[in-house]
Amino acid sequence: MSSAGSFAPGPGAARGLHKAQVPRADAIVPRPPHSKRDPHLPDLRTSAGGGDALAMPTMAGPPLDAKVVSDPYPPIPASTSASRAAADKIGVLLLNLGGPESLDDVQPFLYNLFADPDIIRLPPSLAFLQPAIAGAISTLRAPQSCKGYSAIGGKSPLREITERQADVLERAIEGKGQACKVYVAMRYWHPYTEEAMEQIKRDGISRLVVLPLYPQFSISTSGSSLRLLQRLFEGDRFLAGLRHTVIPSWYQRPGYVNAMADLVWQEMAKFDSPEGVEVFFSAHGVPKSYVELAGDPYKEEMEECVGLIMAELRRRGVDNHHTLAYQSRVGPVEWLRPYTDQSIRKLAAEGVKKMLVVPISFVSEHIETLEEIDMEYRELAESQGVTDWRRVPALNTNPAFIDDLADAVLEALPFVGSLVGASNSIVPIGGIDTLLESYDRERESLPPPTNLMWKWGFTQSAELWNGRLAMVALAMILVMETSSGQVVTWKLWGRLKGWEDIVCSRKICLVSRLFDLALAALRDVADTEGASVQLGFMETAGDWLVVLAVSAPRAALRGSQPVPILLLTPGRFVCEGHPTPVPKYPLATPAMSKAMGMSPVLRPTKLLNQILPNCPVDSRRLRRSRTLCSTAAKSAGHEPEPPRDHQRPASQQGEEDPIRTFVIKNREAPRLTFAEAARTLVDGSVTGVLATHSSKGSDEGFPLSSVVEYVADSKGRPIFGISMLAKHTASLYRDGRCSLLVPENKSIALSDSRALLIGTVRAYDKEDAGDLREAYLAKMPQAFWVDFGDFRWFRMDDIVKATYAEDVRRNARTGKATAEEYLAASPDPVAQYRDSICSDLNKSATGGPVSAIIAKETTGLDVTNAEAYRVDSLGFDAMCTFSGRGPVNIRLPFPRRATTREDVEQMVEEMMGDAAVQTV
Ligand SMILES: C=CC1=C(C)c2cc3[nH]c(cc4nc(cc5[nH]c(cc1n2)c(C)c5CCC(=O)O)C(CCC(=O)O)=C4C)c(C)c3C=C
Ligand SMILES: [Fe+2]
Repeated sequence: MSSAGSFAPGPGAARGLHKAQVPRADAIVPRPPHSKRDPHLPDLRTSAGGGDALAMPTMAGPPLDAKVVSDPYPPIPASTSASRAAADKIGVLLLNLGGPESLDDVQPFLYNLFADPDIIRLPPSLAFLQPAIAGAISTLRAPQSCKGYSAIGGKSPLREITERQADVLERAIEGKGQACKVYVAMRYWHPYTEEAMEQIKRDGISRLVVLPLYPQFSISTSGSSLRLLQRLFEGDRFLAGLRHTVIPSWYQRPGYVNAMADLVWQEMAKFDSPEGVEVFFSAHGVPKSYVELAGDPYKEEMEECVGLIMAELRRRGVDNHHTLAYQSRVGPVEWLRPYTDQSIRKLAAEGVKKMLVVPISFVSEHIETLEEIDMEYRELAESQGVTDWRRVPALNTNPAFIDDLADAVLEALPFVGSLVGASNSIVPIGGIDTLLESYDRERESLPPPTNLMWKWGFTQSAELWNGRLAMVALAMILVMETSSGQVVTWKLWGRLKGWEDIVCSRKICLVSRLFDLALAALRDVADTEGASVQLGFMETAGDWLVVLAVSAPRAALRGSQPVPILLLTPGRFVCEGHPTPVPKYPLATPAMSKAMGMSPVLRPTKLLNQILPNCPVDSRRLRRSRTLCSTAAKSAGHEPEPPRDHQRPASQQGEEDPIRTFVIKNREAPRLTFAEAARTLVDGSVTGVLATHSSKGSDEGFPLSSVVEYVADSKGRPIFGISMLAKHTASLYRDGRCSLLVPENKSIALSDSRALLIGTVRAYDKEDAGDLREAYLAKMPQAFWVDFGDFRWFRMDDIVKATYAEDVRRNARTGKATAEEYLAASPDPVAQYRDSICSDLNKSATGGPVSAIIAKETTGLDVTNAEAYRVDSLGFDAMCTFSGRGPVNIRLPFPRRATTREDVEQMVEEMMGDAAVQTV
């Protein structure tokens, strides 16, 4: 494990500094040198003693497996590790919270925590108050926190444990044949993230896997650290070019689930009898608004995690009742419920006498296990009549757990620097910036201060200037919020944006990750003749399952069978009436894993059998799933390529990657506005899905969707000629509020572009509907039925908003337009020629397909192939391969706006440069 040496923080560092170190909010003061790992701690590499040497007061955890101590890992084969390490220096960055190392550190540590905009979220207009608010709250809270830290020895054990975790993880990864260095990056105390990044630079790391030590993702933990990393990466040339990938959460990994189940199982055995023992999961809470307003997936992931551990325990015969509750609430706002203390009271009142507490949101012992659970909650439980109280130890350096983390890192390595993440898409693979950018897409302002960690009271310190300032600001916000019963600030300072996208973008991330995986696999096979990638999905009630199948002739996969790669997304997959919780992680067969240089740890057949016991999934079944995209590897121009490790010449490593730089910059290339794009789509189609409010029957009031035909009038307002016999017509008479979804293709697929108009329709009497009828029949002359007696006319006269989502699979941009913007926009004049122009662009010319020639001319990069798939008056989109890397979605803008097809043809010729002359 490496620790950072002396540190000169970059521009992003100021926010992380505690008050004592920051005389002014904008000043940047060098941090004290980061001390190396405590030399008094037993070194696992040499110690023969074993055991988790950090003697926690109540830790009954299993001793560190002797395997780890006595070098369980085989020697590193020279052909793999050594040669790879020579070409590439691999780093692993462990993200964690950090904790005070003495009682004097408590207030500055709290200051750093509350100065974090992902912990106290202020709107931009109040951001200047953050240091003052952090100062006030940390001062108010410090005495209470000091009591807690005093009770566990006057300091937090987090640093020691995390550094030991880093040590054994580094060892475990090396034991699996991959040389690497593991770094610790704390968010609020030493070794600070900035220090770790400085060390990474000094060590010349070229590929980095970022691994938060939080099993479940939360905006307030992993999200906050990633945001800090983003700032550091932005402000530093070396870091900006560092190839990296992030493992956002890993609670669903079988290795982790099993390790947790082992701990519970071992602790359960210590009760006289397991009968009547309540398995009580206690997670660190977050304010409810994080989940409900800001889309934090924390609660969902926590519940899924508990479900997986309980399922594993049941398999082992432990069938006890369990509860999940949330602890460590701070401040007056509502946090996730049920609260741990209330649940303890309730269970005790119901007669529960034996409780086994499982701390679940964190993997190390810390103040909240050692003090809050072991002391406060224990006392509470016993006062309520619980007679047998035990706690499961934290995982710390549990060998099975560390081994699984090592596998997670190795599995992530193929994605390091993946170009998919750097593409134009909102897919957050591979890079912190792209990951966070996708969360923040369209974000207009920071989320509101829905949580204020504030304790009411006038203390001496509150008389300080900054304290007074903070008090005033907090009081104002609180009064507004309590008097209205709502999150007033949210209304005042802008709509909540940003984090709520997280769930959606994470799903898209996973889909795309799979796609990349499959392409990587294809690249690695010697002969891709006839190979194809299929990305399919099956939808079940509200949830979805993404299936990715790679099929190839036997020989192509180096002797292995054609293999599927599967991704089962979160939620429940209902298959042949067997609802089963599913984990979410890409699964690969051992053969495929090997072909991709991944460790063959996940065994899909085993997992799938668990998941879908009565529904075996094989490649035939996968192919039968609805296919969204099918890419023939040959036609997509995938030449067999050198393995990823050799993609960039060594001389370039650590330097700026021109392809990546281009792809990032290319995101700003001109495109149609969302209003124009929506308007174009609505204008170019006559079929959509109309959602109304059902007006009668047992489904009264429920949303009712129907496929309808419509025609857009000259302003883009949809006109409907619909029969009185249809249920949606009655519904519209009762309540004109509706929405119309217009998909790009008639057979709607999840990946398709689509526009959505939301508004209120007006019913027109036949006599007044002359213009509507005329406009309708002008576009749909065959629709003679609109003159039947039961037909009525409606038009969406009052449009509230229009949204547009573009090609979720490749380009993946989404956004909305106001009614005014939508009505003022014009349909794109080139749209109607889109398919034929694309086909022209993909035709071969001397020197390759036209689009590839243009891509080469325009980017100046080594373009090996490009395939145009969308065109409008401002340019065209293509999937492009650079020196065998990619394919990446890029935008190739025209020199001027086209108004006709001829314009486009002329500009295409111009863009081809000399190649056009040769072709002609
Ligand atoms: C997954 C774990 C954690 C989440 C989620 C989380 C959110 C969160 N925390 C606070 C406020 C405080 N947290 C404090 C300590 C602390 N928090 C976590 C983990 C999560 N926090 C850990 C592991 C620790 C302990 C560190 C240690 O020193 O051992 C503290 C300081 C301790 C205290 O005074 O109680 C505060 C304050 C908020 C507001 C929040 C979500 C918005
Ligand atoms: Fe916390």
